[in-house]
Amino acid sequence: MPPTDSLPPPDAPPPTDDFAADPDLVLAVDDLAVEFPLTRKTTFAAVKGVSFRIRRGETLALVGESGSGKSVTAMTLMRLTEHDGARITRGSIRLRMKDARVVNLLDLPEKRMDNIRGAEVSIVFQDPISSLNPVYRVGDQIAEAVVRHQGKTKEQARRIALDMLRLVRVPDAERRLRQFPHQLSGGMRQRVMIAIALACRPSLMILDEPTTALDVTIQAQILDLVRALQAEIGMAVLFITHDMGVVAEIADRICVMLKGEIIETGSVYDVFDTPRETYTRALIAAVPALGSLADSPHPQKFPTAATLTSAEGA
Ligand SMILES: Nc1ncnc2c1ncn2[C@@H]1O[C@H](COP(=O)(O)OP(=O)(O)OP(=O)(O)O)[C@@H](O)[C@H]1O
Repeated sequence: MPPTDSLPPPDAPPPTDDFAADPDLVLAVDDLAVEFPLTRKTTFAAVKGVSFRIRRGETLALVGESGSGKSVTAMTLMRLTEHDGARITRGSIRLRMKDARVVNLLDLPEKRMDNIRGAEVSIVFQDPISSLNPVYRVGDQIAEAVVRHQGKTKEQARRIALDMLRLVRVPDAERRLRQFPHQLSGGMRQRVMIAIALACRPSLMILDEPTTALDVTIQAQILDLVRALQAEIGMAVLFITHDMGVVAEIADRICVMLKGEIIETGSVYDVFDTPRETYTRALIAAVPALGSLADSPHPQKFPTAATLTSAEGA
C-alpha cells in the first residue's frame, strides 16, 4: 500500500504528453484524491480520483448536489485545502502557465503557490461581501492584486483597476473605485470580485457558485458578463454550480459530480440530450420551467423542449 499522506513522486511521468499534443490545453487534472482526517484513525474521502481537462476559451461546469466535492476540488486546484487539514493522497494538477511552461501544482512549494494564486489561477466565491475587505476601497483591492503579482507602480495599478472595472461593466467606474464594498449592490460586488480575479489575466479562472446568492435578474447579468469576458479574454473557466439551468447558460462541457466522483462528463449538448446517469437526469429535471429558460439570451445553449420533457419523464 502506498503511503496515503505523500504526494506522487516528483519524477513520476505525466500520464500522457497531452500538453504537447494540444497547445490550447490549460489544465489537466488526473486521478485527484483528497481526504480529511476525522479522527486519528479515520478519514473522509471528499474527492475520490477525479480527472478532467479544460482548454483555453472553454468553460467546464462542475455540477452536483451539496457535499459532492465540487468546492474541495476547486480549493485543491488552488492548493488551499491543505490549509484546512486536507491530504491530497494521489493525482496531479498540471497547469500551462502564461509563459507556456507546464507545472504540476502538487509539486510546488507553498511559496511558489503564493505567486500562482491570483496570477495564474484565480477564484471567485459565492459571497463577495466576505471575500472583499470592508475597510479598503474597491479600487485599492483591485490594485493590490496588480501591484503584488505584476510589480506595477501604484499609479499604473490604479489605472489597471479602472480598466478592470470598466471591463466588468461597472458603470461610473471612476467613482466606484473610491467606494467601499458596503456601498455597492450584491451584483456590483460580484463584478468587483471578477475584476480582481481577472486583474492579472490568469490562465484559469474558477467561479464557485458565483451567482447563487444573487437574485435571478442579477444572476443572468453576471452569467452574461462571464460569457462576454470568456469571448474577449479566452481564459479557461471552471464554473461550479448545483444548478443545471446555469450550466445550460454558461458551459461548453459538463462534469457531473456525486459523492466525490465524476460520474458523467460530456459536451453540454450531449449531456442534456442524452444523459446517461439517473442522477444527471434528476438534475436536469430540476431545471426551472422552460418558460423562464426561453428568455435566455443564449438559446443555443439551452436544452430543447424535447430534451427536458424526456429527461423529466425519465
Ligand atoms: N475542512 C473540512 N473538513 C472536513 N470535511 C470537509 C471540509 N471541507 C469540506 N468537507 C467535506 O467534504 C465534502 C465535500 O464538500 P464540498 O464543499 O466540496 O461540497 P460541494 O459539492 O462544493 O457542496 P456545496 O455546494 O454545498 O459547497 C462534504 O461532505 C464536506 O462536509
